[in-house]
Amino acid sequence: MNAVTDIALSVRGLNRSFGALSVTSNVDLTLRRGARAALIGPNGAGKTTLINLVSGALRPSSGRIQLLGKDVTGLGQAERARLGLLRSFQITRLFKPMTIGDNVRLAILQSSGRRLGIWRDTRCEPELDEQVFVALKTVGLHDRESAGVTTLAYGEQRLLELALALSTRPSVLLLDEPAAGVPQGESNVIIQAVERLPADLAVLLIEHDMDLVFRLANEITVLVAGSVLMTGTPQKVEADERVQRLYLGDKHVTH
Ligand SMILES: Nc1ncnc2c1ncn2[C@@H]1O[C@H](COP(=O)(O)OP(=O)(O)OP(=O)(O)O)[C@@H](O)[C@H]1O
Repeated sequence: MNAVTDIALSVRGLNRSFGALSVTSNVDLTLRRGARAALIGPNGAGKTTLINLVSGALRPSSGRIQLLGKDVTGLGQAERARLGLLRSFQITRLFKPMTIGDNVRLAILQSSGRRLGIWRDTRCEPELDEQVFVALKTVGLHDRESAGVTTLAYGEQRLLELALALSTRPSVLLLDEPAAGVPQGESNVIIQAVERLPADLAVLLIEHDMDLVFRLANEITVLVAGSVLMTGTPQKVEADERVQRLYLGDKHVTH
């Protein structure tokens, strides 16, 4: 693997203002293939804005975003998703009247640009069936393939959303607060599914729960007032006095 293709996502000199308010300031961010990174920062630091810029929901005032070496700065969200840059847990795309397996099947067909009108004729395609199975297996729902979506508990619906994202074999997954709003008893299955994500998938976790950040990420970028304060290992970030003062306090706590 050479140095160029090893980089899944590269963000350089990203800026975004709303009127006179600069919300993203000269942000650089690099995700290598297989990265397990987290983006943290106090309320209003600009995390959501940055993720919107990276996913394509918002356009930057200036700067550049590359996916696997390809410049995607001028592309919209759907085009970036087709190229393998996905954001999960923002939009629930589950079709409730359909089975769990058919939801995944549909996501695969949509992402590969096949017409939805023919999806019913594809159930016996072994390659497609295999893709559906692999995506469901990663999140532990493979034995529920023919059950209806409505049979899933809330946390399990989150798992299915994750399977939908994985089914299109993305290179980069922006994982927005995976366990937020999920009842405590169900959150562990989601965390375990995140831990089982494919090894070559680059993951950027946006998370308020510091215990989760420290459990799932091996590199952390700290955003403060729209700028990157530092990027480093959890140990380095935790030990940094500026981070302690600005964000963490003296304990890993949810802010
Ligand atoms: N569309 C907008 N128009 C004007 N200001 C905005 C807009 N979107 C965000 N902001 C401002 O940008 C700043 C950063 O907001 P953002 O939601 O990106 O921060 P955040 O780190 O995600 O915060 P939180 O942790 O509370 O979700 C805030 O001051 C916010 O008010």
